[in-house]
Amino acid sequence: MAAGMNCSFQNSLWLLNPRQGTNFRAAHLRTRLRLPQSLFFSAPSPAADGALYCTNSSNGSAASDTFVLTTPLYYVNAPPHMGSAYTTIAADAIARFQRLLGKKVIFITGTDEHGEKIATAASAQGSSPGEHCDVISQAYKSLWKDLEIGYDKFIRTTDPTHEAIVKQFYSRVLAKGDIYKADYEGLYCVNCEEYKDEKDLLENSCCPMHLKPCVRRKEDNYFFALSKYQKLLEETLVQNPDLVQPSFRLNEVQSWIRSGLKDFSISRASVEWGIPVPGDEKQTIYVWFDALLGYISALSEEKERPDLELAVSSGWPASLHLIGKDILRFHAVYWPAMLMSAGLSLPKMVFGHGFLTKDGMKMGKSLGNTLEPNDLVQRFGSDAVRYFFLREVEFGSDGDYSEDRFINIVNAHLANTIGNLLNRTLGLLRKNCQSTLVVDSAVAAEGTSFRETVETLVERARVHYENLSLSSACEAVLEIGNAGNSYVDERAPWSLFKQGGPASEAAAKDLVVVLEVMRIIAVTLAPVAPSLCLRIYKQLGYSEDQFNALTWVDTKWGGLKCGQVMAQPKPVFARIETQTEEEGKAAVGSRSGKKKLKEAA
Ligand SMILES: Nc1ncnc2c1ncn2[C@@H]1O[C@H](COP(=O)(O)OP(=O)(O)OP(=O)(O)O)[C@@H](O)[C@H]1O
Repeated sequence: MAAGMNCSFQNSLWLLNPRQGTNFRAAHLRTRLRLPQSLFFSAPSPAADGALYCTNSSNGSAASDTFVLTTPLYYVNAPPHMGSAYTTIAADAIARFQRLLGKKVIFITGTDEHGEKIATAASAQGSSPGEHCDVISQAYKSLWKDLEIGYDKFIRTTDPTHEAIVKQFYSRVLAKGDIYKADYEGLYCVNCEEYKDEKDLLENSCCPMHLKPCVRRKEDNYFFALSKYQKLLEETLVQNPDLVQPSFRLNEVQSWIRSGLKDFSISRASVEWGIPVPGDEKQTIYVWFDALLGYISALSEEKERPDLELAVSSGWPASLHLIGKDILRFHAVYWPAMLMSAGLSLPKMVFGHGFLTKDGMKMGKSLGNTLEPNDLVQRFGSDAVRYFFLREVEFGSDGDYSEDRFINIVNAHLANTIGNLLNRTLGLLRKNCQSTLVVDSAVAAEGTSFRETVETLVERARVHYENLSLSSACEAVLEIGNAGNSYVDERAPWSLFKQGGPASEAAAKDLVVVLEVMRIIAVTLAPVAPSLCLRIYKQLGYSEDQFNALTWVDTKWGGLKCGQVMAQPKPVFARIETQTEEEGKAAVGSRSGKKKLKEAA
């Protein structure tokens, strides 16, 4: 059957834009994310008899100032953990940054709710799959609230709109001649919901990710003719290397494709909890062939009738799919081929980040070796959690969690470098200037090179955000804080105030310089630590509405004006006390208590 399907592909025709030759590979990621480039696969027209026209449209159907980004739709076999939170925090930081740039952002997240694993998890809890999905999906929503995730769309794959769109998509691929029925026998990992190649398994047919044995299954299933798209996928990735990032993941994907693509089964005869296959109610659609469509169905407007084309016209193609490397094959091979088959544009970029690990193993629901994000947020606050994981784990690589490291990093960066700088500067301003700025910040920095130093770091942060180098973006912002601390230490305004006269005037100007630094930090760090930045901004005498109206243009030096009154100094980030520190303090407290008692005696 697969051979039959090869014919239409052999005759296919695709036109590629010469701008996207191999030189394009060298283009910077920053440019890539800004360029409204996408591959558009026109729907097969009857006249072309299934021929595939691949053109590079300027922007597909999404407006160039719209930035659509997605997280995976998380599988509701268990509540979220720090790994699920990691992708979502990163996506939220990117979304906030893009909004600061003035883009219309559609940030999509949601839950993947069908399949065998869900039915099993529900029955283990003694509930129906539907009830189980409601509970777990809500757990995701409430964690996102606690972590200040500002998503625009939350799609559940049990939503009737989604189900209708999946069926329309399926019918389209069927009409293209890319679906056929066949017997299949192989080793199946229920946790991956995927048939595996024996060569990829560990001893006793164990899945290397979930360390559980795969089971032998034989089914009469519907198949998607993935093999038909092998050559086109190869070509597409050569001409659009941005499609899969970072580049080492692109290499991985290219090598999978080169090793030969096999058609994959897209229905399950044995799974009831799923979307029925159109025309064959005895089978349900395979979870991946269902869940991936969530990125499109999420674009549907609430009151609109469910319609694939309408949803596509509301923002597809996505600018960025942010995923963990575990699901790269589904997003970088299966999904593009499915879209090609349906005549839809490909996403502009799939970025596969690394794993949060525990003892070297991927933290995951199936292994149960997870870190509890609710607990971290309750103990340390959302800013600390967001900052630590984005700053500490190089985006793209794996990272292990350690609580000591967590506490050291957030205390050093957020409490000391940023929080203390603001607090001591506001303290000096209150004592010496009635909390009021004596000059414009633009005037205060005249005659120094300090302004340029900060401007260079701001630009560095912007480039890193655009490149999705989130850790480096945090680093650049921290350097702004370090520069502010060095400035204040060198100038020592506290001693200038004591001298009085012109020295005191110079000190008052120095405070304005440092507070302008704080204002700029509040804008540049807002994508990563939004609450902390709001608190900083309020201390500088601004309102929440003013904070919400910020754009990246506000990183420009000169925002603070003469006469602006600052709020009373109040720590914006409470230092996390470690047990040893607390014990130390308690000991000091009891010692001084004893001393006082002695003195009184
Ligand atoms: N340890 C992790 N590190 C980083 N991201 C993770 C981690 N675990 C899950 N994710 C994120 O969640 C996605 C997978 O979602 P899923 O709901 O399947 O979670 P899971 O915990 O990996 O599930 P399972 O353990 O059952 O495979 C990943 O692609 C990634 O975006």
